[in-house]
Amino acid sequence: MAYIQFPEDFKWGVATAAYQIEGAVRQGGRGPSIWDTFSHTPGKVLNGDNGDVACDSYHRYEEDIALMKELGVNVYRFSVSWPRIFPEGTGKVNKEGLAFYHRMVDKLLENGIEPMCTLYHWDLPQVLQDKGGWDNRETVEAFVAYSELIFKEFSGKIKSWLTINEPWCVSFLSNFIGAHAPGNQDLALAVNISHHLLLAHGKAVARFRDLDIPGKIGFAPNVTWLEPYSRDQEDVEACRRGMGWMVDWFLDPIFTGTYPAFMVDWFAANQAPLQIKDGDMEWIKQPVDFIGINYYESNVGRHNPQGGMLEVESVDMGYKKTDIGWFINAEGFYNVLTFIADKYGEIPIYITENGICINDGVEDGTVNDQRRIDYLKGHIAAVARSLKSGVNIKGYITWSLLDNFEWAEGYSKRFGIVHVNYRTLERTKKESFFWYQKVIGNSWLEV
Ligand SMILES: OC[C@H]1NNC[C@@H](O)[C@@H]1O
Repeated sequence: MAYIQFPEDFKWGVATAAYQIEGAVRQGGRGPSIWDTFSHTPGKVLNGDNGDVACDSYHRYEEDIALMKELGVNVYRFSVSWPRIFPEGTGKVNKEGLAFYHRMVDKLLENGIEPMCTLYHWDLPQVLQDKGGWDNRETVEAFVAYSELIFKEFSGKIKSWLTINEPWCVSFLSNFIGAHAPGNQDLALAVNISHHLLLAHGKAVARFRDLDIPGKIGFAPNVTWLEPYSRDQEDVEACRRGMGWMVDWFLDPIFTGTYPAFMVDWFAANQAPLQIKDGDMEWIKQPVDFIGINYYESNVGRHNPQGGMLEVESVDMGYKKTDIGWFINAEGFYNVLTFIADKYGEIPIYITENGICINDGVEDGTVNDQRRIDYLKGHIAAVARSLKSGVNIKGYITWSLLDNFEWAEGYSKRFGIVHVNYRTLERTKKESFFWYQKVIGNSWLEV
């Protein structure tokens, strides 16, 4: 049996997000978010599911932390619910909300688990959406004020910060494709929102520096790899667009202070011109200490003039699929990690999300999710291979600790290494939990 040994200081973790696990949406002083509105709008979420109860982690966080302790993780990546802190988005602070996160962070620290805080994981206060949401530049300032409050409140307790989770999902998936809250389908709107998200990120990083908060700050783009179906220039360019709006669009501005010209031109040709105000790019290119990379799947792509706005389509090459229909391709993980390192240099990287939807249920007190173990093994091996190729990866955080509310798919799609019975809220450790526990304990991978 061969082993891949990870670096001594390599971090292992699990990730969740507030709206997907907390529940208690009308308790503890929390205000409504766009996901409360969206999930309660008929037809938006499969089976009419919503996050009203979710995994009830607002009340059961100690049980969740006990699972993390048993698992042996060094890091827990969670998100703060903005409307639990500012029920109106700005103005009056909800002290009960702050107290909840203090209780949770203190319990993590007591158990030797490092909190990694995502400030925005999609649950925008509805009051701000009513004023235009991320399309309104005032929301940028509201995010900075919210971030400042959390920085100051948890300074010294939380030392790893992520501003925004998956800005591509917040802009294009939610405002052009329309599958997520608030569900718009307007490319020009989505492009403008993507710019405001980057502006909010940059201004929050600048505030973090000005306040001299101890710790490190980054953000967490979701990435993919699109392999051209042929070497035809049309296929190659189509694949660059398919990655360009998700990877380059959000990383170039932070690392170079400019948007990728090929995408600026493509959006402009689709009546979605980028509108930048003087000084914006200076704010956006604030240096970050690390980037979080969220990776799930990659595809083989080819040009198709009828392939949507980007004129690209995915080609089914017969790769195995997950239970949410995504292709399994660990090679793509290696390819996109080395692409990012080649293009953006030595910036430290945490894998802040990687996991698989496998819907196996509980049988005889366990869940035999061997397909999840196979996926995690292949993708953690790709991380090891990337490390050997010089990619500066500092840690691996799997999505997710718990089965949880999977956005428009509701509770039908399970990503957890711990099964959740949504009727009883009982947690059941899956076989993958014990497999991951062993990887963490040894910090090596049997291959
Ligand atoms: O689809 C699985 C995950 N992807 N990244 C963002 C998370 O909130 C999702 O649950």
